Amino acid sequence: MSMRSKTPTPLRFSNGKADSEYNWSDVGTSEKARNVSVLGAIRRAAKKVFAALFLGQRKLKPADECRSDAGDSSTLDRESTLSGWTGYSSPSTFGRSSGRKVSGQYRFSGSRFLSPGKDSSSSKSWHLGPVNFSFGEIQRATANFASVHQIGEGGFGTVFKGKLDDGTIVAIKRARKNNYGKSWLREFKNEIYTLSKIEHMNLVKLYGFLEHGDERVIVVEHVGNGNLREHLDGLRGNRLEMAERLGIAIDVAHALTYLHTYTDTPIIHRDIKASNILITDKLRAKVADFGFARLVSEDPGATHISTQVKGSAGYVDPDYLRTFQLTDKSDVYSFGVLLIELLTGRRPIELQRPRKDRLTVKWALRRLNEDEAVLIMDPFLKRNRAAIEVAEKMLSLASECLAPTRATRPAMKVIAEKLWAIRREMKETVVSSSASNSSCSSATHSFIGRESDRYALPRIEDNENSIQLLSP
Ligand SMILES: Nc1ncnc2c1ncn2[C@@H]1O[C@H](COP(=O)(O)OP(=O)(O)OP(=O)(O)O)[C@@H](O)[C@H]1O
Repeated sequence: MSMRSKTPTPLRFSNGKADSEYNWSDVGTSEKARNVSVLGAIRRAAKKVFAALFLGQRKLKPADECRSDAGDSSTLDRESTLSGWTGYSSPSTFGRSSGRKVSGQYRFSGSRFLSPGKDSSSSKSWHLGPVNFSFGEIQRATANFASVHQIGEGGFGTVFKGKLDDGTIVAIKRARKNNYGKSWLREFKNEIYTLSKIEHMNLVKLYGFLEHGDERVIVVEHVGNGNLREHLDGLRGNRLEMAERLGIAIDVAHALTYLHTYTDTPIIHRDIKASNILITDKLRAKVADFGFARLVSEDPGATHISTQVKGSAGYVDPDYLRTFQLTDKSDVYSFGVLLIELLTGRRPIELQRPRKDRLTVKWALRRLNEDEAVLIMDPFLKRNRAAIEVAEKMLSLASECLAPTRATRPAMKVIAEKLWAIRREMKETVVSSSASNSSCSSATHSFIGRESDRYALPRIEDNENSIQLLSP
């Protein structure tokens, strides 16, 4: 079982050279006007990020802690949580058979999160999910939270892999104990509440949670092939091919479209980032970590909700940072950052790089404006015609998502459709390329002959036939 790495792995070319040994700054420097406001916003965001980092905080905090955060404290505090769970469940949210015992039924009343009260045991433990498991079972499943079972660590606490008594493999998120402030508890219950309302193949499923003494534990579907950041860092076997990256982008776009459009009440994720994209064995993506998710106001006239700024360094919408107004377009911005991360393999902020290249979005959009999208491709990606075309289109789509003002960003549904189109066109390119290649002695030779030399970057293998198609 591999632990999540907190340290960036330096990129290496096939000649063994580290990424930093190449001079990335030799490729164009002019900036176009359109980027100026993006960059300004990113700079402002980065300042906050750096401030947060230097203060030792993992999450961004708002400048104004006193801003209205209506809804949280009134709906998710302990008192109301304990006040009103009753026996009813919505089949659309719970109880889809996973082979687990269903302990009881629950309901949500409006935006209130209701509790079942204490269970019959003498301890204070109680659970609120569709699945019946005791704290003892969780302890058994993790050998009492032994480090050998640990699979990750985040702002919430430590994540363990465990096998419940009936054989179900689950991920168990154990809350950090010194986090038990009021706002933390709110966040904990926020995650549960949000997760329990949704069900989609590209979203991590909630199995349940429990409180036991000073322990708070969330039990969710285990997704077995690490997170996207680990794949981009090469910690999970072969590097992802372009078609696989595109497939992951489509999966995430589907998950966000579902959250924004098809749930009873639209949900904004608020923390879209590579480490929250979990990968299955078949390289499909599932979006996790709804710790910061907020339900959008049920007021049909409302265009945004005012809220404390939350999110992760480098992914946060500058419009949201500026206005504290949260809309689904804040997720669209983060998704744009994620698209660039998929294409480049770089983290959104890379402090070890030359100053002008540290903000990956800024660096990549500069290349787009210079019509040099190919130069931002992850060195581990093959440079064939299909892959380069995908990179150009995905980068252009990312720039739409990263528009400085939210009104001009496309909706996730539109983004998903554009990604499908990119995949369709990629398949057509692969088919036509392999047809034309069949008369050539070598795919590599044919590729170099057709494309300009700039596409044949040093020591990166090009093989037109190597791209793999994902099934739709
Ligand atoms: N359901 C799961 N299945 C498998 N691994 C998981 C699961 N949930 C989390 N992990 C692993 O644990 C890591 C930490 O997850 P967690 O959601 O606690 O934090 P994070 O999202 O990475 O960071 P933060 O909480 O600070 O935003 C993830 O990056 C992932 O590698």
